[in-house]
Amino acid sequence: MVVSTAGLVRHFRMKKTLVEAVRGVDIEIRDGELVALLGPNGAGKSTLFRMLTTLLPPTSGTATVAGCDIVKDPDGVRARIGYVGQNNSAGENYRIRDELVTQGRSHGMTRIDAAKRADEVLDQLDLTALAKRTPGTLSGGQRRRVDIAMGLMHRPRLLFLDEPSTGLDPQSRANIWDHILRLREELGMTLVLSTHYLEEADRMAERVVVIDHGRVIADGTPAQLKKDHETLDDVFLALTGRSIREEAA
Ligand SMILES: Nc1ncnc2c1ncn2[C@@H]1O[C@H](COP(=O)(O)OP(=O)(O)OP(=O)(O)O)[C@@H](O)[C@H]1O
Repeated sequence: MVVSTAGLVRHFRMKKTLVEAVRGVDIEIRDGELVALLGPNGAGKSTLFRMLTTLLPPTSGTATVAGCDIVKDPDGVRARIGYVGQNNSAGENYRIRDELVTQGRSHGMTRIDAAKRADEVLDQLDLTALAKRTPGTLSGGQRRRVDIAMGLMHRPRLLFLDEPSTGLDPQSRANIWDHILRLREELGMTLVLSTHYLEEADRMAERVVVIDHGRVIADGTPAQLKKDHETLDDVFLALTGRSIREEAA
């Protein structure tokens, strides 16, 4: 298993109230899978991602990611994974290629290796023509591709993408998906992404893990999940009495 969690919990204390963002998650993800975590806003997807990528320690429970324990060996996890967060793009005023080189250097690459690798990822994400531009001059979809390029610099085998298509117009969303699927097909990467777009999870993911109120409430291929229903929203409605579509709107 490339990701394995047991009873993962994360609470936040807000003044006197306790927010139970993640309430005991057990997930196993195999090498090479393309998994979508689907859930409405506030379901706990980002919190789960931030724990798996070692940005946030769990309140309790354990997880190993790419063979390393997230609490005991966070450096090991970070060396082996890429993380594309929401809006964590490169600095506004630096050229994209320079940002990528800096990213590579922060992973311990020599300047020459980082420059070579930057050219490779620019090519993979169709960004070569934009290499000298700054993120501030790019469209939303182009910026998202830069975010992905940043996450790929150190050649991780496992990439976490937090809502990679949120906020993009339909054409840019389709384009981002083309690139995500290419990473899967051409490089055989394991991809774990979160989304609240039902249709995307349904059409693109091999496996969908449905999260609600900090818990996994369903887990399977889209076809398995929909065996008694027409759409994934019907599945969510049957399980919770609510519609993701309405909550995401
Ligand atoms: N730093 C924090 N302090 C307090 N509460 C938090 C914090 N981060 C997240 N939460 C709360 O934890 C719950 C889960 O949030 P999270 O961002 O993980 O959900 P999500 O499924 O990623 O939602 P979205 O799709 O909107 O990003 C929410 O109730 C949120 O308000």
